[in-house]
Amino acid sequence: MHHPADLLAAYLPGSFYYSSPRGSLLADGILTTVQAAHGHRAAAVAETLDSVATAGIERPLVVGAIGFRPDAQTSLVVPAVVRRAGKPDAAADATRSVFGLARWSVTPRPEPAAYAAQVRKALARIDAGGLDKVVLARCLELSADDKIAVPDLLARLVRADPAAHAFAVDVTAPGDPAIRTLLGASPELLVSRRGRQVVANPLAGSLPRAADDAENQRRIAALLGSDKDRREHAHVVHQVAEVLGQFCADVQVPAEPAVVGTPTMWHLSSRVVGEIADPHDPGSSALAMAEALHPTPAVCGVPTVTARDAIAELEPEDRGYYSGLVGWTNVDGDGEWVVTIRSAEVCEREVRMFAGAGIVAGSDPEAELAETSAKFRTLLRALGLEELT
Ligand SMILES: C=C(O[C@@H]1C=C(C(=O)O)C=C[C@H]1O)C(=O)O
Repeated sequence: MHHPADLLAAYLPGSFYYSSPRGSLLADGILTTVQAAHGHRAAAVAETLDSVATAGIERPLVVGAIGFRPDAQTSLVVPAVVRRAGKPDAAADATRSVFGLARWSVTPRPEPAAYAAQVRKALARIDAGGLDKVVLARCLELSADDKIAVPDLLARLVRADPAAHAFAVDVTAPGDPAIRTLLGASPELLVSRRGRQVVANPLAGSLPRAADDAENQRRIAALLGSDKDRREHAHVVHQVAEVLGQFCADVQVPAEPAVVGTPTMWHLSSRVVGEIADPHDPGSSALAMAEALHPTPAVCGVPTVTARDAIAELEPEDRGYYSGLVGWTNVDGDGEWVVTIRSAEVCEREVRMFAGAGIVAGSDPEAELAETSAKFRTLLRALGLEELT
């Protein structure tokens, strides 16, 4: 076992880093890459892990990320070397920051006013019937005058919120001029599996965190009492419980949502737990459940296909890996996958980040715009650019 701060310090672009309250993991080198189409990935991963284990590799696992759309890019590999450590602690590593030296240009896509207009269009569709919820995202493209120090950015994300699921994944695609890294600090557990024990923790229904305690108490109460946010949340919990019911003998959903906080946001949260019916069935691996759950209405909508079509039409930018999934799965089918939010893709001097908000009947376009701005703060703060929001 290594020290969590040492794993973080050893991270270099090209590696895979993942940390959560369950522990941290640094994976280097590639034994093999898994390529498979949507719907076949979990089976291909299980097959690859079996053959790698048969070849004598101990405790093999697959790490990586899958994009939002069914035809999106994936990055799934069996790494050559895996180092593990406990959960990261907040103060252990003092990291230098070089971001203050870089100057930036920022391009919002679309412009904030155009995003609010898209929310109004989405509301008109919801009003017309056939669509109950859709999550609309917007994008910030940032360009620095110097290369971005990805290890520093990752360290700042981890330090800012050790309770988050922090990640850095090599997602270099043909045509990229250099290594492209997906990194972020997601608050949302899509699904984890350990033996029979399955946990999902959908979030939906949000308010920005404020500076003072009294205002935060007011916001927590407002979220819990908001009919609009409760409906937004219920859509996700309902679908997550239904999908897990296909894998689990017993699924338990809390009667009431709780509120969880990140350094930038408050979210309605439900911890859904289940017992896997047959842990030896390769069709019940953590990745199989993650693929069946994705995309939940936390990032897409209800009904799923109608919402996905609305997103393709209303959002000007392709989401890439944003609102997909990132994590790991091992040869026993255990693993942990989180929703790729509060994330960015970084390549040399360029950063591309997305943030979205769930739209249901009763949503206010200006409030949804403000919510996306607040969600950008996770990455902007880590870049030293908080004043942009
Ligand atoms: C879509 C994002 O977040 C998701 C949407 C939420 C909402 O609409 O309230 C809350 C948490 C996430 O499930 C994002 O951060 O970009």
